[in-house]
Amino acid sequence: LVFSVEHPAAGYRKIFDSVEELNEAIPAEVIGTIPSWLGGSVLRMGPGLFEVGGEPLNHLFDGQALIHKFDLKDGGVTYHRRFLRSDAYVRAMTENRVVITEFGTAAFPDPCKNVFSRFFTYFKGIEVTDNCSVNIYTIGEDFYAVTESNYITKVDPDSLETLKKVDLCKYLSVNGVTAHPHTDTDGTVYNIGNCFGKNMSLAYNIVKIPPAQKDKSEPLEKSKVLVQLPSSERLKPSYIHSFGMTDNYFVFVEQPVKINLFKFLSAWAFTGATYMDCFESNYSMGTWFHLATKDPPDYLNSHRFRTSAFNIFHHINTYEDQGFIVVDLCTWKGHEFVYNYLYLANLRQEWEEVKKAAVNAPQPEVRRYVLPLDVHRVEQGKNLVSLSYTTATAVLHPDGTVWLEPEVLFSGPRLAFEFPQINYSQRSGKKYSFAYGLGLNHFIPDRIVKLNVQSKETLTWQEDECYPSEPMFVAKPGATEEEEEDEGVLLSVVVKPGAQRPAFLLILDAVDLKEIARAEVDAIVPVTLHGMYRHP
Ligand SMILES: CCC[C@@H](CCO)COc1cccc([C@H](O)CCN)c1
Ligand SMILES: [Fe+2]
Repeated sequence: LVFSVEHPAAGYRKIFDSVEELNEAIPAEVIGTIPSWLGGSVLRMGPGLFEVGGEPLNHLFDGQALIHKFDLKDGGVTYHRRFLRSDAYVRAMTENRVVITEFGTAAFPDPCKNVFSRFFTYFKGIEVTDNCSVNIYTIGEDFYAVTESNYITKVDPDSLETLKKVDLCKYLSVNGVTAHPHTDTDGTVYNIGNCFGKNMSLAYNIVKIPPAQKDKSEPLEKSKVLVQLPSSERLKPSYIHSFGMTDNYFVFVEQPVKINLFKFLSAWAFTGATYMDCFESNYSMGTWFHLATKDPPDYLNSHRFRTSAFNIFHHINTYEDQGFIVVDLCTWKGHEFVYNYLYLANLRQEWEEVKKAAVNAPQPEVRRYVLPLDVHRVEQGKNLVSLSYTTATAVLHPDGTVWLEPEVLFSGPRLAFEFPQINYSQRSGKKYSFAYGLGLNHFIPDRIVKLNVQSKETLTWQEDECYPSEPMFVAKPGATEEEEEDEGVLLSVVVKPGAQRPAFLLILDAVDLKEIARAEVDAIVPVTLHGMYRHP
């Protein structure tokens, strides 16, 4: 039984309002007791400026990147935030207008230029955005704020200063990489990105960036493309947001939301084009699962897995078990691009309108798919999945494809379990029990959910007029046994617009989702997308 709360006061609108950065960290009021072992920093990225020079930025992913940091030390908490000094931000501030085209907002040519130079601006192609507002993660010992383009931005994790804009095209043949890399215990970073530049080799490249080097050299210098996966439709690669990785395999779920390269690679000749204008749905392919081995890196082109159409942004976890690969996903059923529902005008509506707008959107569902590794010499028409604990099926068809049906792990009407997190350091790529998610209620974040992926039991944290962020799991030191998987805390940045201190860092016990403490700040914190916990 899943119930949802109502938001008639529409307090959620405050998380989509511009804020100012801080000149130095401000103290938080701690209520409750911060666990003594919890010392370190919460680093999160999100949009923080939603209009420039009176022009609105239209989409959730257009706001100018703001880096947030909560420092936890000796039971006390401070909060700091600075705007990323991306080219997009600096030039917007300098020219007091949107200079760089963002995901859903087109920049217009410099009004001071003459008609000819403006005309040729279109044929130079747009300048790809470096508005790294989506996530922050480490490569070697360096911290990078990222979006999904080829630009990543090195930042100082203490002062939140912007250090250096890095173009991945210098090191890798990719047009961009996801904001959701996988990191091995040794610090090796794996990621996946579209490659549609050179010799039109239209495909998806899985890349590997080695860990910090003993000689302190730049790990990116030693990065390489591990394996290339073919695109189901040569000139229209799918949008990729994340991927799965087990001890020995990569899993790429190719969704029917496609990038129209004719539009994306054209010189954006038509005025006012944005990235959002380059997407289109494929109504015939359904959804494809691709498998590749990790070492040696090899694409398994005979493993042709197919299922019905859905949007996929976040993989929850992926693991191998008795000759099968278990793939847990946050899906949105249907072909239509879910990002169409994430325009700020949409998200800022009155509650009744928000609910109406979400009625026709793809419906969210947490699903488990199981891929049989042995697809040769097997009987057609028979369910190949023999794992005792799941009802997911895989059936070999005469054309050699394997049709997948999922087991539903969580489903609620317009109630998404999204922005999934696990005990990553101990359970990523391995059989696991718990996933933690941000509950979206008609796309509005209004609760934190713990899902037992084996029993399907859920626990929920919710408070009236509170709008939380993605929950981040931090393991309790020393809890390494399998049955201690959820020994630790969940951290979430919660906005409570009506309160005297309108935002707080919430610290929950990850076992029972009971509140341990909260650190309240006298500032509104705009929506954050993803982040990381930096151990001291
Ligand atoms: C046509 C889409 C291009 C792809 C990159 C190509 O590999 C996505 O490009 C952007 C551009 C701007 C902001 C973003 C955001 O990261 C989205 C939401 N996370 C993505
Ligand atoms: Fe994401």
